[in-house]
Amino acid sequence: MLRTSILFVALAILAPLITFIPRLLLPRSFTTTTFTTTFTTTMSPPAYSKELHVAQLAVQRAAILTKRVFHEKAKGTVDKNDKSPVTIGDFGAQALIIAALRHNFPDDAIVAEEEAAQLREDANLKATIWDLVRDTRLNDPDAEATLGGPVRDADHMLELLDQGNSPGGAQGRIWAIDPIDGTKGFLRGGQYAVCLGLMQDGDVKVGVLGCPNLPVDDQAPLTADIGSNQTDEGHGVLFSAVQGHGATSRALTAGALAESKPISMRSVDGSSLADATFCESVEAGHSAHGDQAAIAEKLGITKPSVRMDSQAKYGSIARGAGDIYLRLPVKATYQEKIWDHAAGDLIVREAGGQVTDIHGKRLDFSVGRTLANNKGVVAAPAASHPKVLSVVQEVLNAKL
Ligand SMILES: Nc1ncnc2c1ncn2[C@@H]1O[C@H](COP(=O)(O)O)[C@@H](O)[C@H]1OP(=O)(O)O
Ligand SMILES: [Mg+2]
Ligand SMILES: [Mg+2]
Ligand SMILES: [Mg+2]
Repeated sequence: MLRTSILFVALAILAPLITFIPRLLLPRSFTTTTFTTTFTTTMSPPAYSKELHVAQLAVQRAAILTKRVFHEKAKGTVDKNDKSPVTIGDFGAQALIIAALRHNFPDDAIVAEEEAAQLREDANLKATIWDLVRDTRLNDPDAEATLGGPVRDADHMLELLDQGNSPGGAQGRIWAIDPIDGTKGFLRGGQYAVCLGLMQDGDVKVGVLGCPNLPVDDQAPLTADIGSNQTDEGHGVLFSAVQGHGATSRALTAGALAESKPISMRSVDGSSLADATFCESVEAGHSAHGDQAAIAEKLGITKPSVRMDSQAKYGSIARGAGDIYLRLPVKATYQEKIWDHAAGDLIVREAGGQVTDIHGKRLDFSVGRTLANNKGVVAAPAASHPKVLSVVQEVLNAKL
C-alpha cells in the first residue's frame, strides 16, 4: 500500500516534467498537439505549401486552355493599346487562374497582364472566350475541386479578369500573372509560358512556370525547335520553386500533379564559360541581339545563341539545358513587367543561379507593376555571374 502511494506521488511530480522537457528540446516548427497524452508529434507543413499546390494546379488548368488555342489556326488575336498582340488564350487563361486564386486566397492582391475592357465591347469575343473557359477543367475531380470548380458565368469571367488590376508594391501578398508569356512565340508556333508568382512584401516566395512546348526531359538539348509533332507526349513541363526550398520540374498533366524532380543549373564558373550555352529572345525588339553576341564572343562562348520566346528561357537554364540568359535593353525607356520575370527569377535562383539587371542589382519586384528600378536581365550560374556581368558592363560602357 505504502509502495503504491509513493509511486503515485513520484508520478504526479514527474509527469509535468516529462511533458515539458521535450517541448524545450524540440524546434519551434513542431507542434505538440497531443503531446501530454500520447507523445506523438506532427510537423507543421512547409512554408507556402498550399500556395504552391494551388499555383501549380492553376497553371496546369490554364495550360489546358492555351494548348487548345495553340492548336487552332484562328487564335482570336486582337491588338492591345500598346500594339502588342493578345489572344483568346491569354484572356481565358487569366480568368481561370484568377478564379483559382480568388477561391483559395480571397484577400490576396493580384497583378495580371490582361483586362476585360475589349471583351465588354465585343460580344463575339466574350462569347468565344466564355466557350473556352466554361469547357476547361482538370480531369482529376479532387484537383478541380481544389481550384473551386468551373467559373459561374460569362459576366463573372469578366469580373475575374479585371481583378488583376492591383498596382503592386512593397506590402502584403501579391500574385503576378502572365497568362501567356511570349504571345508572339505562341502565335508563331514557338515556345510560350503560363506564369504565376507570389510575392510577400515585394519578395518572390513562390514561382510556377508552365511550358507546354518544352521537352519533359530535363537533359534534352536546348533548342528553339519544338519538334514536328507538337501534341507529342514528351512535351510540357511545369517548373516550380519556393524560396529557400529549391526548384523542381515535372511533366505538365491535365489532372493531378505528376511526380517532381529537383533541378539545378550546370556548374559553370568564370573559367569554363567557353562551353556555355546562352539564350535570348527571338524578337529583336525585346532584347539587343547585337550586344548579346558581342558579350558572348568576349566570354569565349563558341556555340550560337538559342533563341526562344518567353520565360521558358529561365526554366531551361534552371534545369541546366542552357546556362546564361541575356536580356539587354533595346530602348532605354522600356520598363520590364513584374509578371514577365517573377516566377523565372525565383526558379533560377533556387536552382543555383544569380539574376540581376545590367547594373548588377537584383530584380526589384516591390515598386509596382513594372521593374522600374532595373534595366535588362543577366541570369547565369552563381559562380559565373560576376564574370558575365563584368563583360556585360564592358560591352555596354564601350557604347557610351
Ligand atoms: N519592347 C519590349 N521590350 C522587352 N520586352 C517586351 C517588349 N514588348 C513586349 N515585351 C514582352 O517581352 C516578353 C517576351 O519576351 P521574349 O522576347 O523573351 O519572349 C513578353 O512578356 C512580352 O510581352 P507579352 O507577354 O505580351 O508577350
Ligand atoms: Mg502581352
Ligand atoms: Mg509576358
Ligand atoms: Mg503575356
